[in-house]
Amino acid sequence: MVSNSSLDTTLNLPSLDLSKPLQPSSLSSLSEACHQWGFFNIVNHGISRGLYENIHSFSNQLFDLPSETKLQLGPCSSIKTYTPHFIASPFFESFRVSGPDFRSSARDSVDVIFDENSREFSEMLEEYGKKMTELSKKIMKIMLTILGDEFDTRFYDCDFKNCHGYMRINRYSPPNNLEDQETVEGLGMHTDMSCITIVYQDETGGLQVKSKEEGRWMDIVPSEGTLIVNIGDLLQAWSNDNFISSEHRVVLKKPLNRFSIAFFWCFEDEKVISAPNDVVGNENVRLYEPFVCLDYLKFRESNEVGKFEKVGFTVKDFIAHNTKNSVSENNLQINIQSRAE
Ligand SMILES: O=C(O)CCC(=O)C(=O)O
Ligand SMILES: [Fe+2]
Repeated sequence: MVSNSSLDTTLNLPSLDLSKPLQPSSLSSLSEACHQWGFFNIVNHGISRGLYENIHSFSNQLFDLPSETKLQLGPCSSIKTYTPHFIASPFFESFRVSGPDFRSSARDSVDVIFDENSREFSEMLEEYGKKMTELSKKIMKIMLTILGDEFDTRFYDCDFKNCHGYMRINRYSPPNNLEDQETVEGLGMHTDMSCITIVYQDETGGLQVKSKEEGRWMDIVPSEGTLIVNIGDLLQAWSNDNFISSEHRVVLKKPLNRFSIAFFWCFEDEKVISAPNDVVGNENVRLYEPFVCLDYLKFRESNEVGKFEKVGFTVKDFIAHNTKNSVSENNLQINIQSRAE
């Protein structure tokens, strides 16, 4: 059980309207939200409600299959696209579909466990993946303009053009005996391992972000037609903390299944992440030594804070770990040298 929900507060995030040219006033509220919360909303994004509803209903059929069937795609299978309950939390399960060929990725999974309908479902996921890819590119360019005039033309092609996306379709099933006023954690506190993540959450709600000042959990209330963008660790490091990757979690307050789709837009594994000098700025300190994206991903995947808190580390922990290791490597070198002398 987690904190009493009556203490939670609702967070009002600015909405970026993608059907209109960007106004200077919206740019400043967006910039503030990216710096303070690492979250903002988007509206008029071009993804129809019908597409979500169809994906939702197909996904439910998939999640409703017996565990033995789903485990054919589980962590011990060769496919590994299904995360069963009790990995991230007792109440969370998820399917992963990877780009750039979302259709074949979906078919590789769905064909194994669905007798029929697999083609239609894979086509929907392909449409969703393609649209999210285009949306991620568009949002990334807008975010670069927040950092500086013409930063989109200066930095998009050299740093972001090889980004790739994958999605996770999530279902949260609270315990049957969830009482009034009781809350359980569906997904523990974490930061995302992406540049940006675009989240669709159903009307159940439950996504929360932690405020930096008071450490208080704020609700990100779902709103029809609105998608949530959150900044991940990779962009926090590339932007030298101009953009913040906030700690967030999902809580379950109602005895209802919750559905969400998270689309992660990430740097390529081999990319060396290094904030450009102009992004760091003359008066500021470079906060992250350049690092290889895959090293950070491996660090995150292999470190656990405790049970169900596998996701609790951030890019700051990674940098601290690297610094500690390079200090101990230096000490080792000195020790070896002094023993040889
Ligand atoms: O389910 C959600 O609303 C968010 C999920 C999430 O934070 C994640 O998958 O990283
Ligand atoms: Fe997340």
